[in-house]
Amino acid sequence: MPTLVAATRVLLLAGDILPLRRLSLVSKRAPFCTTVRSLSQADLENGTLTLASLGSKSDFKTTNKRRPNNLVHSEASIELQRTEEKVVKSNGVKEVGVKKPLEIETAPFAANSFSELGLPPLLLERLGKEGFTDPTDVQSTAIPVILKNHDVVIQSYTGSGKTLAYLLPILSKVGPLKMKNHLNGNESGKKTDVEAVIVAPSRELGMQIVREFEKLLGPVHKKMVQQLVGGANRSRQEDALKKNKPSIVVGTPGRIAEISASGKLHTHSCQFLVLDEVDELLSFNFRVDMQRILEHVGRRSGSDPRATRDPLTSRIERQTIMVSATVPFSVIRAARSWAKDPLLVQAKSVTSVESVPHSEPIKLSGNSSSTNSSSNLPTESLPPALKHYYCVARVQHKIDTLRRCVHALDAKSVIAFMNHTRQLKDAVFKLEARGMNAAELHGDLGKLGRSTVLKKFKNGEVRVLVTNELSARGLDVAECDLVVNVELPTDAIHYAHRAGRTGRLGRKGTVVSICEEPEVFVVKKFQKQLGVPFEPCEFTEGKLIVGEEKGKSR
Ligand SMILES: Nc1ncnc2c1ncn2[C@@H]1O[C@H](COP(=O)(O)OP(=O)(O)OP(=O)(O)O)[C@@H](O)[C@H]1O
Repeated sequence: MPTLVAATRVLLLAGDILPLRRLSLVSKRAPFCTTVRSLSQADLENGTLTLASLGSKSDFKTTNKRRPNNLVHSEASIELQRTEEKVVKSNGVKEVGVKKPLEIETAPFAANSFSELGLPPLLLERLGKEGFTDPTDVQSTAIPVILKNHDVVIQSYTGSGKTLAYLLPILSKVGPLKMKNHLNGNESGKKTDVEAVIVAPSRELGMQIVREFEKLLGPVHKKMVQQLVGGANRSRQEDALKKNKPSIVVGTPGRIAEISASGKLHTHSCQFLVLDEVDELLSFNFRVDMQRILEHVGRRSGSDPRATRDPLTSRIERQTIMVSATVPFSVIRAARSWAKDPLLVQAKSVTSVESVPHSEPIKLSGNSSSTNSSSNLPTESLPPALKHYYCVARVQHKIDTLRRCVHALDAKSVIAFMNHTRQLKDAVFKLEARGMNAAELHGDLGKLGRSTVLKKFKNGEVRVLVTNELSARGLDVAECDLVVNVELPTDAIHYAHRAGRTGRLGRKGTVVSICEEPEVFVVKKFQKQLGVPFEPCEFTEGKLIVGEEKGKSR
């Protein structure tokens, strides 16, 4: 029988889950907008990195305009690029992406609306039509920096809107919605070259990014973007490249590298290279394909054009954008070699990647005691509204615990993670046998099977999606109100990405990790690394019972 300590609370979670609102309403609630205040002094003594310390003229603070007390959130620093805006011709190489100085006086951390961010009118119109009104914090910060041609690493918690943070500046310069006066690489380069390459580690994430592009491009122009994901028909993709001559391609590393090697994807004039979930793209599995992509997409900003492998090819200087909720030091190292003077963009701060100390990863924690010395900001990988619980159960009782957990929390849309594909079918069978609508999602299902299951989950036909690490990154299902780790993830980074499937864009969400007694120390380790409390809990008589000490079940 369950044993829980005193100070036990009984929570009827049904009423505790925020009713889902329309996105526009949610965005009104979220602390998205900030104002700029000039500061005169560097604050090196306190370990704060300032513009002065970077050899620049001033620094600034960001404040939340909508907060009544104008509470100062954070201090941000920007390394200024003093190169001038111009189109340079040298050795037959045309450069369109020359960095402009970042004018901090007008840096729109204060953006109340997308129109303040310097986006072109046609794009603003499309944003309005799709119901996007207020930019999120990370969008307010990243968009102007990217528009000024800086290479960036964008780090912000899951579900905070990082996709639009890079997609909007790209659409400002590429395709039919772009700024009128923007000179494209292709206008002087080869007509068949694509102008933006977006790389994502999974097919699902790739397709999701394509849908975001298509939404903004609208039905008339949606052929401007082409998916090049693995698992889909390659010759059809190649035909579409030939016929539609898309400006933007989004795909997985293997398929992009494959088509590029076959000579059917021309990327030498590419202006933008985006690496979404960059820390995952650094993994060993993608090494060879990523190498090809990095060598063939545009020219690394700042590199010697004569040093490219094919000196006869005109190469455009590319802008490199790296994105993830989790930025271990390996990403910082990669940014330093793949990008030119990259800036680390977080929700309310911009700092130089060069200033991130060696061996110090961007912390996962939102805990004030673990501030990040590189930016003086606690950085967060997890949405702030998430609640984290853990529950002890024997391995043979885990699926039953999952079922009781879903009932106790009255969760409507649940993602349950397990580590091995072969266990998923059995879990689904057990849940269905007890009358709970469930489906499995994993890589072995094939393209059609995967998209059918996802569609059913998104439209509510499936209540519990039982899946593996495949779904941990990027999957955006707004309605998901509960994530359950039926088996623990391998580390805190994997925990953060799994947990981030719920509580997206300011919504409430709950994460429950079901572990065996000897695994409790792992949960404690995650708690420490992530800087968020994990409360022990049990599910009894259809209720969530929360304790303050480790509980046992069954
Ligand atoms: N400004 C906005 N207003 C309303 N909705 C938005 C806004 N920006 C993004 N969204 C929506 O919020 C959801 C989450 O955005 P997105 O998937 O880009 O988050 P993310 O930070 O990339 O998350 P993850 O790290 O998990 O990939 C998406 O459905 C997106 O369409």
